[in-house]
Amino acid sequence: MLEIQNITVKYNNSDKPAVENFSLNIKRGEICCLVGESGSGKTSVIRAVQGNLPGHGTVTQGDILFEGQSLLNYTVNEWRKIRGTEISMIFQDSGAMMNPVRTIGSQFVEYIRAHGTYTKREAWEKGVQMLKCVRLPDGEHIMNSYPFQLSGGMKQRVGIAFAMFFRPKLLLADEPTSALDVTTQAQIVRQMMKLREDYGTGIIMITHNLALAAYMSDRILIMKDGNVTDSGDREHILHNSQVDYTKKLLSAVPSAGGCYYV
Ligand SMILES: Nc1ncnc2c1ncn2[C@@H]1O[C@H](COP(=O)(O)OP(=O)(O)OP(=O)(O)O)[C@@H](O)[C@H]1O
Repeated sequence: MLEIQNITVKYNNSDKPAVENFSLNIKRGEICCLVGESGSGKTSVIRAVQGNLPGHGTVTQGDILFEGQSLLNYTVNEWRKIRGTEISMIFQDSGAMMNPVRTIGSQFVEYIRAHGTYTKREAWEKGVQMLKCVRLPDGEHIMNSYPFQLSGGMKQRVGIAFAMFFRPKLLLADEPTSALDVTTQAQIVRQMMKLREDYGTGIIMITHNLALAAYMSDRILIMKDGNVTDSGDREHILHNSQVDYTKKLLSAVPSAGGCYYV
């Protein structure tokens, strides 16, 4: 579904790439986590996929294919068609992306109608249903609330409801749970895994938390200074890796009796 082919990302024509020779294939229903310290290039990778590199960031080498088509050649109109529907994004702080002076319902209805042919009433009802799917059972109440009336965890679940509404083929998530308490974090992670099971969505998630990555991923890529230093499945990363940096990241994860805890 997604093929990132040997891309290099640079900002402001700097000699030093932010990401160098990065490759990754994602199939339907596959979850891959990017893990690494701050500045290692994780966000640049998913922003490149999303066609949304900040500042003067460009992909200077390689290609990114989605369903066989190069995303690097997409026009603004082509992006408008697939962004939010086929490729969606969950941000670290979904609340910050919401309009503070409009109710969740008015924003959700507008979002749904911008991409689909629904009446206002249908969009409202579908929005309420989607909120139920992300464990916000009192959907009517949430729809009538302003963002400031909801907790961080609730806003994040609303953000996930937006991102999953059109059952995207690909979901890009940039530290979606890092601002949340551990209980809410666990709920949201389980929710994302269930959505993958229900809709076959492929997910690329950025996290600093290697144990979390191991818990939910089919594959983990560890990044440092713009390069992939290690990659593999949970078993490889947790138990078999010989890479010093992976071992260092693992040493920061609480463990007992050989088991690692999220
Ligand atoms: N808008 C920008 N202009 C110039 N350089 C940038 C820009 N955004 C990122 N960079 C540089 O690209 C490199 C990779 O940054 P990136 O944000 O992709 O890393 P990251 O691993 O996602 O970090 P974090 O975990 O802090 O978000 C860093 O050296 C950073 O300074």
